[in-house]
Amino acid sequence: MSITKGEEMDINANAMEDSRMDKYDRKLIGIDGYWYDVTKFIPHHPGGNIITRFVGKDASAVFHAFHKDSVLKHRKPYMKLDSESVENDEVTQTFAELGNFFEKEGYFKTNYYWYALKFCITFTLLLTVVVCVAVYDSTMHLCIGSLALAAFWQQCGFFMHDFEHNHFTHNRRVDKWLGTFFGSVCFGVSGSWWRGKHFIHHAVTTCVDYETSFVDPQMVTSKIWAQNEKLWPFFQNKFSMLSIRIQHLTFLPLCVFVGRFAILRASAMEETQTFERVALALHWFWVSTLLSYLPSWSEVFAFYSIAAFVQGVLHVQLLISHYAKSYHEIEEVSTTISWSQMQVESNIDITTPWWLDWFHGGLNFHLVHHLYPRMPRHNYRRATELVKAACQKHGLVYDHCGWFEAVSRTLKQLRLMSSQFTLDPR
Ligand code: HEM
Repeated sequence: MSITKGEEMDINANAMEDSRMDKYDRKLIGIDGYWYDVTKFIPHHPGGNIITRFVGKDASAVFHAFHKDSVLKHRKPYMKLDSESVENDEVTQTFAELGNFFEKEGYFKTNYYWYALKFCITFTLLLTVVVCVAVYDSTMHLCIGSLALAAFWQQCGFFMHDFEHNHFTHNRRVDKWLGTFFGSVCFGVSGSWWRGKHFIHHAVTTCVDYETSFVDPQMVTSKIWAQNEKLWPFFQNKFSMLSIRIQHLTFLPLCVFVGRFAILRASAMEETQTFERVALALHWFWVSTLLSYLPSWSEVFAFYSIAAFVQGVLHVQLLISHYAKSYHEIEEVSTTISWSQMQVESNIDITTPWWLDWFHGGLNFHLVHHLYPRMPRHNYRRATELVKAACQKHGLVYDHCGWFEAVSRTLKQLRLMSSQFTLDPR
């Protein structure tokens, strides 16, 4: 970004004025060596009010993760950021350079042929469900149909993730509509509701803030598991004492048998936008119309339950990349630990052969997704090789393991915490 001479004079004048002001009054955010005044912009920020968590901090790395450089093109910096910043460390610089390399080499571009094939496979799954219901006369149709429905929901969940991240057309409006279609209509979970929580999860991954009682919203999805001691202060009641004692036993059954129902309920209860509510109603319309062709209520119940339980595995997938990792206080992020290093410490990649990538929806390459959330998932595998090398260069642990090992590490972590949990830990 280049600053003109006139702008430089303004910036210096602002610096003199600001030496008599508290920078928190003005809501300044540091990016690439300059403070930007976002006091009036915060309510209009397209990424929501997560921006406030970085007021008074150097937010260069998280900013570049979510935005193209052009976002700052018409914004004048307020003053120079002259303090020593942890966001200038070598780790951040390496990941920033890698990001520039990815941009130059086209890693952020979408491969529409890849998506066309994915759409074909996913809608073939739906067609399989329709055919099984239409010709239904045996347990085989029940099994194949309900498994195909589970796989269809799972793949639509992954599409929702891609589109809400703008991976497809890179036009926020169009991708958001696609996110609503695949999320709310097909999968049954409001795309907008999920997007709000997910961006917070990305910006302050596995973080807590005791002052505002804040926890990364995707890490306390249910208030029944406390997988890290940093979460204990949020679990100070007698019920927690019991639920945490048995959390290593309840984790898998609750994810599988309750996961889908819990997320459907939460998204329906918390969604306030009319168009998303209409989309959720459409979901129930097509699902109930389809199942109404089954011969009896018991078959409807069995068909839906099997599909919901199998799709419940997705909830295990969503949590195992973080549950056994470090948790941080928000205050530390971008002040004592750089944002990029926090991401390396908070993520586990799942090692799988390429032909199983469809099952993980790209989330097996969790670190690259967290460091570069604008990158479409079909590029994660080759990008991860370079992320791995960058970690090695700085002696950082690139944490990765197989799916079953990740589940086992999660259960061990829950068990360890259950044995150490105390009320009033601070
Ligand atoms: C001067 C500071 C900032 C400005 C001017 C700004 C501006 C913007 C703009 C214009 C967009 C829409 C981009 C698009 O549609 O392509 C956006 C999206 C977003 N911003 Fe910011 N932003 C700032 C700081 C931050 C910070 C510090 C965060 C930290 C978490 C953040 C998080 C996001 C997120 C999560 C999105 C949504 C990204 C997406 O749709 O994929 N922003 N911001």
